[in-house]
Amino acid sequence: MKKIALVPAAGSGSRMASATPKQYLDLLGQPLIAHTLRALLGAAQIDQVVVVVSPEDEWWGSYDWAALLGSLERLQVLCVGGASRAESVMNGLAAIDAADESWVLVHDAARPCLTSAQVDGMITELEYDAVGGILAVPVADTLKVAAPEQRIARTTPRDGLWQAQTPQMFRRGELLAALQDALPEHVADITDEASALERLGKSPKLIMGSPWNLKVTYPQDLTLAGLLLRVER
Ligand SMILES: Nc1ccn([C@@H]2O[C@H](COP(=O)(O)OP(=O)(O)OP(=O)(O)O)[C@@H](O)[C@H]2O)c(=O)n1
Ligand SMILES: C[C@](O)(CO)[C@H](O)COP(=O)(O)O
Repeated sequence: MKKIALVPAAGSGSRMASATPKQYLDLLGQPLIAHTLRALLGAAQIDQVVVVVSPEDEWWGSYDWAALLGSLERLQVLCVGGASRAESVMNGLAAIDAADESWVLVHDAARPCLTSAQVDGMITELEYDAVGGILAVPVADTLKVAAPEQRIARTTPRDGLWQAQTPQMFRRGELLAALQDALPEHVADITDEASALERLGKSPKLIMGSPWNLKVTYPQDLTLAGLLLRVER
């Protein structure tokens, strides 16, 4: 069955506090998203990479993607981004030309430190799974619940808690139906693909990821991503 990487890249990056959306910020001399796309295109089991940008995007067209990524044969861009991440993913799923049974690996443009080996490993683990799953890492730190005035109310057990990452791998038809069922009413609860499936009683698999697969959210994350990309992973 076909495996498609779907890359939501229609965000504004408000927490980066930069006029340029973070997916286009410079990271080691290239737009951040180039690193993300290279990891996905480098995965042997990925047939196609589809990027979802905003209809108002002014940046994508200004780069020489062939020079940055090599062959563009497996790369497609759709200008169907929406007001939320979930909406961008839903619009992308609706627009791609693929069977409902195809596997889609949704991966944030803003996670440039993913490796091709992680993508191939996840596909191997999930290809015959009934539901699908996500990369995630167990919570490593002691967790505090805050009280007013930023004081500690209590310590809460971290047992069984994982931090969700991407890629998140689901069947195209199931994920699209789950997002259509949830949006727009429940948009605030659908912060990743798995949450849309969970809402319908499904139990996606947690696949061990790496803390290095960070999401660039705040300015300091960009520095960290640059350091991680220089290291042999
Ligand atoms: N309407 C949106 C919002 C987000 N994204 C994408 O979803 C990924 C993860 O979202 P997030 O880090 O929240 O991105 P932004 O919305 O860009 O950032 P912020 O929340 O700080 O504004 C990013 O690759 C982003 O481009 C998207 O495709 N469409
Ligand atoms: C999908 C995600 O990357 C999983 O951690 C995340 O939920 C999206 O980013 P946000 O910052 O929570 O909007």
